[in-house]
Amino acid sequence: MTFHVLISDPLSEEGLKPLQEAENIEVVINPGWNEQELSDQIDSFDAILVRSQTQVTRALIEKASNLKIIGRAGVGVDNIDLEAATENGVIVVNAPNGNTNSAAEHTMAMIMALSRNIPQAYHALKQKQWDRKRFVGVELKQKTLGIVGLGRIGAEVAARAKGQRMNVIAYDPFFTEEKAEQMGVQYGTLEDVLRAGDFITVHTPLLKETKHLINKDAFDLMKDGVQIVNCARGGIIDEDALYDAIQSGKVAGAALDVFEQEPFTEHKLLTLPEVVATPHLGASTVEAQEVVAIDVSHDVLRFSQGEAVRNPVNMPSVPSEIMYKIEPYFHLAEKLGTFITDLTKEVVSEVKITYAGDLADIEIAPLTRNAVKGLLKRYLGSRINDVNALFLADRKGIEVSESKTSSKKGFTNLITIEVSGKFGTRKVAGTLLNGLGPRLVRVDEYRVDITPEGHMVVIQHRDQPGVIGRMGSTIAKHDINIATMQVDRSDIGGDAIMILTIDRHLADEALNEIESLDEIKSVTAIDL
Ligand SMILES: NC(=O)C1=CN([C@@H]2O[C@H](COP(=O)(O)OP(=O)(O)OC[C@H]3O[C@@H](n4cnc5c(N)ncnc54)[C@H](O)[C@@H]3O)[C@@H](O)[C@H]2O)C=CC1
Ligand SMILES: O=C(O)C(=O)COP(=O)(O)O
Repeated sequence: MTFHVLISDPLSEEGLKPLQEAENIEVVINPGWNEQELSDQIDSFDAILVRSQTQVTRALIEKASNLKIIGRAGVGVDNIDLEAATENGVIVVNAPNGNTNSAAEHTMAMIMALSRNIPQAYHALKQKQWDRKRFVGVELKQKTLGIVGLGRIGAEVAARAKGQRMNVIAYDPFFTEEKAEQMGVQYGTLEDVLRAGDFITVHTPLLKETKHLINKDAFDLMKDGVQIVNCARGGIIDEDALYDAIQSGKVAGAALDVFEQEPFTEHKLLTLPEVVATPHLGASTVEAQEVVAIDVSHDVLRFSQGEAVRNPVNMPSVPSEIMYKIEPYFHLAEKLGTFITDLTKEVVSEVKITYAGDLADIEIAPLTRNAVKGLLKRYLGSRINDVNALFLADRKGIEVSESKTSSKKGFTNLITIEVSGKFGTRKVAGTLLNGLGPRLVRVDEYRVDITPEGHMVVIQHRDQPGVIGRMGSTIAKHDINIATMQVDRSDIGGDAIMILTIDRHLADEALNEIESLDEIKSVTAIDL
């Protein structure tokens, strides 16, 4: 089947080659659609690749009935409604490393442009003014650069600033003091950074928490004559507050690559001679554009071929060496989830998944997502996938917990799923047998050994002579062949279970007939 990919922002042609050269992938490049045209066409695409221009809104995602993956050829995903993507099972991937250098270099270029008034002096010269007095600058050496957000770009900026003999102080709540010290960077609170910086540059994502992080209160804390740089995202700095701070003389200059509203041609900040600006060029280098397009194309390609993606944004990423170890358990986890949903047939309020033996040493989150996908797919059909499984479980009020135990319980590996609700508690466990594939080994307290596959029947009955024969002939009467059978009991003459694999689905008529036999307590048809 053909996988349809829309490239809706300008991406490097070279970088798109992996997609264009792949079989069964059809790529539509930059058709130049406006918002309405994009919305009208989006449902014929499996993937959309964007930069920062295209707004991937909830409305667009909800119209995109075939959309499975959104690729961001860059870092910031604030133009994508992540919650809507997750809710609709659409995976979002980005290219987090490809433009780090370019963005850091652009930041340094902006700092230097500011410190030496290069854009203003150039502009004056173009206006035929040879003015040396007006454009006296300041040295960077021994000035303090305050960095807010010491991630990939922030750290690269720090290293470059140290090369300029600047002192660097940084704030990042997710960075340790020790790590900062190893980089030769002083670590401080946000207030420390705002107070200390001669230049202050922001490198956080735009989030609810970082919106207007640099506001009037923040400017009030800064040194008089501070210079401000934003090559991260418009909105981290409150533009009105910045305008006022420049007008009042508190801020001597600002270099801005990004703005609250983009694109624009007129902006009140650009009326100020202290402001230098570029139109969101941080990532716009030949090198960065090629790498981000290649990275995101490869992830979309991997996804289209059913492989794990490398840079998921709305799902935890799993390194390939770990993925290699857990992949064999995916199928088992999902089958166990589906099996127990069919067995229970009632509303589940709690799911506990335990991973034992060898599984205690590996990353289990992807297995939990797959198990929950198996559990919910009977109710939600193809809408559910491993992107939205936990989100939808939570929305349905199902509490999901996972735990690990190194105790082997007789198996080298064992996944146990226990579900509870008004009906009580039911349990199923499975293992992956070396060379033999997945096996169902427990249903409630009963021991079995059966491949969880195809058409199955679970019969709970009383352990009495003749039950198995009567049940067998009833099934035979409906012309259904039994492929395998497993029986276990609590004690002689007590409760017992029979699990059959049969060659075709057990229709209701046959099911009701078996259920009407005296010793039979319940019959459940399960199709995996
Ligand atoms: N102008 C341009 O063309 C480009 C802009 N960007 C922007 O730069 C941002 C940063 O990119 P990377 O460094 O690659 O991302 P990153 O994820 O490596 O770093 C972001 C850092 O911000 C920190 N952070 C989050 N909330 C914070 C807060 N409230 N206060 C202080 N620090 C906080 C995080 O802990 C993280 O270390 C991107 O989100 C994107 O918006 C990125 C590339 C190019
Ligand atoms: O990667 C980012 O976050 C950027 O801001 C780069 O944006 P762009 O891809 O150049 O529109």
